[in-house]
Amino acid sequence: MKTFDELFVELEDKARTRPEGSGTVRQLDAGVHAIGKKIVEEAAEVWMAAEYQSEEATAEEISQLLYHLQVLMLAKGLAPADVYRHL
Ligand SMILES: N=c1c2ncn([C@@H]3O[C@H](COP(=O)(O)OP(=O)(O)OP(=O)(O)O)[C@@H](O)[C@H]3O)c2ncn1[C@@H]1O[C@H](COP(=O)(O)O)[C@@H](O)[C@H]1O
Repeated sequence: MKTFDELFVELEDKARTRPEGSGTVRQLDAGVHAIGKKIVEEAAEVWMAAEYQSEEATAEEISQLLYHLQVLMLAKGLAPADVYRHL
């Protein structure tokens, strides 16, 4: 199990080292427009899971949405602290 902050550190490392086969690197290379579309898609999947699927399925969709939000944060040069100060 990993936290939001731990995943972000892992993704920062992927962005810096660009390992072969990394989906994160692939998405960063695709750019903000593509990442944004993925966020909208994942948000819709969260909504549908919450309405029609189990709590477990909803939690999994939420984790995917959080992941894609982190990819966007990386693409825009944002750190978790930049977000947390608005919470
Ligand atoms: N937590 C995630 C994570 N959540 C979601 N996703 C991606 O988001 C997609 C969401 O899947 P969907 O169910 O929407 O399926 P899909 O539409 O068929 O997906 P795609 O065709 O768009 O890939 C997954 O296929 C993954 O590509 C994730 N990709 C990576 N991580 C973690 O990020 C870290 C780095 O991953 P890599 O960069 O791939 O090494 C690792 O710890 C991973 O576990």
